[in-house]
Amino acid sequence: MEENVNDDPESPIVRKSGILDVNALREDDTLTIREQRLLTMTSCYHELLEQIGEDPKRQGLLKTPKRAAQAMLFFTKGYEQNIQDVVSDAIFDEECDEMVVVKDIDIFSLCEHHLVPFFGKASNVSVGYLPNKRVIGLSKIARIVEIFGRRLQVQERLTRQIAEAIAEAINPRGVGVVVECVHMCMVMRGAQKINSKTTTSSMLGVFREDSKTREEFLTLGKLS
Ligand SMILES: Nc1nc2c(ncn2[C@@H]2O[C@H](COP(=O)(O)OP(=O)(O)OP(=O)(O)O)[C@@H](O)[C@H]2O)c(=O)[nH]1
Ligand SMILES: [Zn+2]
Repeated sequence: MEENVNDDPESPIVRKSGILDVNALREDDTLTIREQRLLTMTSCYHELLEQIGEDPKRQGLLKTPKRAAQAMLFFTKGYEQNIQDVVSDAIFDEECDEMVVVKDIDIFSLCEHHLVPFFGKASNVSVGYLPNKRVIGLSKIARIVEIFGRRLQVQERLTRQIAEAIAEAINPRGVGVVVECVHMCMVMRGAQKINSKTTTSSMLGVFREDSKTREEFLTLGKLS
């Protein structure tokens, strides 16, 4: 669930509401680290609006720096999460030795070169593994995708990190991850190829070594 960085009614940021006027803080106000980050990022967005020639004081933009800062904190919330906290209660001993595939997982990330989104159109991430006496809660696979997606990324690293996190969590016989994304930095600017999509994969263990296992995964996880 999205954590509201600013839902404490006693927060100086709430009291100030405009939040750009640091002088409005009372002397005894202490800010949490998140509040400090929100404050700093808000003034960065305020500056950015001025630099593009906008007037941050016009009505429609009054709250924009703070909204944009909150949005950026949400887009990058993966930095505050770690795999152990997310999966540790959902690893189960199970004598299952058939392939498990979760597919059509949506993904949203930010390109680390341009800070613009890349994302899957409808169904764009497939994750499969061959268990080795342990299985992982299915939702945790989607949560792992979120943890690494909500960071500044390149698609290749994102794909590999998802595979490695599952390998580390349950030590399966193999893992496969296929990701298909549209990069807005190639759509809205730069090359401006609106229909281009990028597919990346990461195969570990038997998924890499055994072509039949890999094919089974690619068939089961076929992006629809
Ligand atoms: N391999 C990889 N490249 C990416 C990813 N996201 C963006 N890029 C690329 O990063 C490259 C950055 O290249 P530069 O030449 O430094 O930047 P640029 O001048 O903005 O490049 P153009 O996008 O071609 O205009 C571009 O080719 C982007 O398409 C990604 O996830 N993986
Ligand atoms: Zn980019």
